[in-house]
Amino acid sequence: MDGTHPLAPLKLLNASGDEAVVSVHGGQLLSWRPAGTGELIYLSPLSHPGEGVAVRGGVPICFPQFSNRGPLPKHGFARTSRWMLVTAPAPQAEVAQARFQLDSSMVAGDRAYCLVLVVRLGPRWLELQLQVANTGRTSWSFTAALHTYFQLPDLRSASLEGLQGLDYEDMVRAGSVHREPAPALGFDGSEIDRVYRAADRTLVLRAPGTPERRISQTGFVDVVVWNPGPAKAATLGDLPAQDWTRMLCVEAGAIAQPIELAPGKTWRGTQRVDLGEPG
Ligand SMILES: O=P(O)(O)OC[C@H]1O[C@@H](O)[C@H](O)[C@@H](O)[C@@H]1O
Repeated sequence: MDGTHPLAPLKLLNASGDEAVVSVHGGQLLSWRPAGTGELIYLSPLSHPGEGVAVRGGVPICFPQFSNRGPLPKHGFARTSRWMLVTAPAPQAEVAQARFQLDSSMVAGDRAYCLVLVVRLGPRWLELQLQVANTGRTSWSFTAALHTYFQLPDLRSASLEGLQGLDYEDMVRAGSVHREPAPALGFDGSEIDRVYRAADRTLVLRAPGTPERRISQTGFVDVVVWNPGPAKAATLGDLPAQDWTRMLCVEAGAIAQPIELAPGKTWRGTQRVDLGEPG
């Protein structure tokens, strides 16, 4: 025992001086601070995670159910479960890496699985990989997402490029499907809650005063764009009223088409963020 509290967040530090913090509560990344930039991940100061209570901010892991698309609690149980650190980062590595695990012996439920989260912190990039293994004797299906909360100086002057031409389910308009006409999304304070399907592109998130973020994914085929806007934010007890202006969720998801997983099989989904020059 080194005296570290078992629930203390783990800090990753790479040779470039970039830092990230991950909590075993939810296996959740809470912070990403590349050297020379400020914090790039939003974490609500009103978030009080605990037994059955999710963190507001960071990168919640939605599994085995995205949102309310099934019988389980919203976004499933992975984000409120206690994960285990299985591989700690080596000191002074160019890419600091840590692995966390959650398996079905740790959580009540009727499917046998082993989840692994691999966090890789490179020079000015961050990659999260979710691995889902079926360790049981029967097939089952799931939906999932890496629900990344990007921190921004002001959402109202931000833009998100790369979604033009894709079909999306608009959850603000009863799930109706539309085709995205805009080369870049802008944000005016209206609630936005969309599942873009088959989004096999690199997206670019830009905002003055912060480096451009190039967001890519593999395994995950859908992208969720979510911001509550002021009216919905006022109903969320764990988000300061004004903080809808400081965040945008761009989530890598496997949602529209649930993943069917046979016994012994493993699925992998990755979200990666590369930084460009300051905006
Ligand atoms: O408040 P929660 O459970 O963390 O969910 C936040 C949002 O998560 C998004 O992924 C969903 O598309 C939204 O519908 C939802 O409101």
